[in-house]
Formats: sequence, C-alpha cells, structure tokens
Amino acid sequence: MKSLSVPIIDISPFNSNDSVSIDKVHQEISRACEDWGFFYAINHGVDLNLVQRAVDLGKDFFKLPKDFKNLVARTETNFQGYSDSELTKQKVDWKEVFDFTPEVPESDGINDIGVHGKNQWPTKPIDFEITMKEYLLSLQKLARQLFSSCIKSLSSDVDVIEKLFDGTGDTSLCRLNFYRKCPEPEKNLGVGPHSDPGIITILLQDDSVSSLQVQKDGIFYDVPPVKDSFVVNIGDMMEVFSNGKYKAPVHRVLTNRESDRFSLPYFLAPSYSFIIRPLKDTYNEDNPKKFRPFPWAEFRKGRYEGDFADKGEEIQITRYRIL
Ligand SMILES: O=C(O)CCC(=O)C(=O)O
Ligand SMILES: [Fe+2]
Repeated sequence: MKSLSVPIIDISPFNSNDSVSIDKVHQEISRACEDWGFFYAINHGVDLNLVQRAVDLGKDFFKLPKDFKNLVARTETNFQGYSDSELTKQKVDWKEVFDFTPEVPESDGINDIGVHGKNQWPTKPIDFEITMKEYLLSLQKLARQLFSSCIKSLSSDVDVIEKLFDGTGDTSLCRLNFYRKCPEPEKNLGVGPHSDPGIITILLQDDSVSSLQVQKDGIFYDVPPVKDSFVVNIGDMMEVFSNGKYKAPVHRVLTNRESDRFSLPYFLAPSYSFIIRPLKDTYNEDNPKKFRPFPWAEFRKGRYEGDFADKGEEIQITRYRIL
C-alpha cells in the first residue's frame, strides 16, 4: 500500500507569464492547503548557492562557544538573536535558535508593541550578516508569491496582498534552528507539537536527517528532506483568513542520537496593526464566519509570552472562535 505523503508542487510557473500554468499551481496549492496544510515547493527560483551559503554559515554560528553566542542573546525586551531555552507549550525544546527580521524604520512604530526588538548580528562567522540579509530578501519575494497564490484561490479581497505590511511594516521572521544530537531521543522533542502562528512558513531542512512530522487525521507522518526544495506550511493566521477551510497543521520535530540537524524557517507575518479576519467569499449564510477579528499584534504578543517568557499558556486561535 502506498503511504500518504505531503505533495510536491513545481512552482516554476510563478516566474513565467504562462497564466494557464500559474492557475494550475494555484489550484494545486489550494488543494494541498486543504488536505495537509503542508507541501514541498520545488523549482522555486531562490538561488541554490545562496541557500547553501546560508546553511553553512548558520551551522558555523552554532559551533561557536556559548559565551560568544550569548553576546547576541535574546532578552526580555529584545526578541531577536540567540536563545537555547525556547518553550513549546511550556516545555523546553531540545534546540538552539537565532532569530532575525526585516529591518523597517522604527518610526513606523514597530517597537511600540513590545515584542519585536532589533537584529543583533554576531561578528563571526565572517559574512554571516550580509548572507542572512540576502537570504531574507529572497525569501520575502517567494513568501509574497505563495501568499498571493493562497489568497487568489480563496477570496476576491485581493487588497490584503497589497495592505499586508501597511502600518508598522513587515514583522516576518527568519529563524536558524540547531538540534544537537540527543542522548535520550525518546524523552525529548526538538520542537513539541504546535501550529505556526503566522501566515505561511517556508522551511529549509537539513538534507541529511528526517525529523519533521506533520499530523493528519490524528496520525503523524514524516516530512523527509527533498533536495533543493522548501517545505511550505500554513499558519494560524491563514486558517482564520480562510475561515477554517485551510487548517494550520500541527507538526513536531523529533530528536535523534546519531546526528545534529539544522533548519531555517521563514515565517511570513503581517504588520502588527493588520486585522486578522475571515476574508470575503470564505463565508456566507450557510457557512458563517467562524472567527471574530483581532489585530496580529495581540496574537503575536500572546504567543511570545508563552514561548520565551513562560508567562502561561500559549495563545491559540480558538480564543477568537465564534462558532
Ligand atoms: O525544524 C523544523 O523542521 C521545523 C521547525 C518548526 O516547526 C518551527 O520552528 O516552527
Ligand atoms: Fe513550526
């Protein structure tokens, strides 16, 4: 029997003018979002040399001594930088992370909300900062293509594509994850079961280790690495945009005894003032709105407080459910 697996979608038409093929990709993505909330994107157009450089430098950073990495440690008031104590659902994950974000003018109020902070760049490895910034820019383009695709197959309210970053600007995040090999894999998870809070996640996985799993109908399925691909999954905000048609999938990362693992997710997120709500055409008399509107800032703040500050349970979109 063929086991179920996350679909692989060739998105090369996005970089062409072939509208028939582009529409076909929209449909495939929409189907994958309904069935899995996960898919692999191949032929995505991101420079593979750049991807390799980002992976190599990311791995090199984590090899540096703890004292050096702590020079750029995340703090109570700055959420960018290095950490080895992230929590998922109040349990410490077996991993180290380094977070960075697009630079937007502070005058836009991005720091007023108290969960953002400024990028902190380590002085080593050489070219780390410049490479990560270049990677972020390339992923920004891909994230916008994927977001437009999802919106176009859901709603005629395509204005959200243009308005996504109005206000405080782009609050997306890039994260380097490093999962050191673990002596007791049965007792520790790299990341506990969770859904991602933002709109879309574009994940670059280590080619050598299969540790990521997605839950579908109560069963966890492996999402093994596929060379030169990104793994794309939708987050909680896309679930609300779609009025629940797309489910932000629960996923987790296992640990293993044999090898370290590196991954690099890009989390697409809107401006803090952006109001998250079911989009036009996703609801009607027979299928009413399932969520009340809320600002992204409120959700982001609630999730951060659970993730790093251990101030209680992580916020979930069920808080905004009206049905
Ligand atoms: O490392 C991975 O494969 C996924 C990590 C993840 O789910 C996350 O950082 O939200
Ligand atoms: Fe995740």
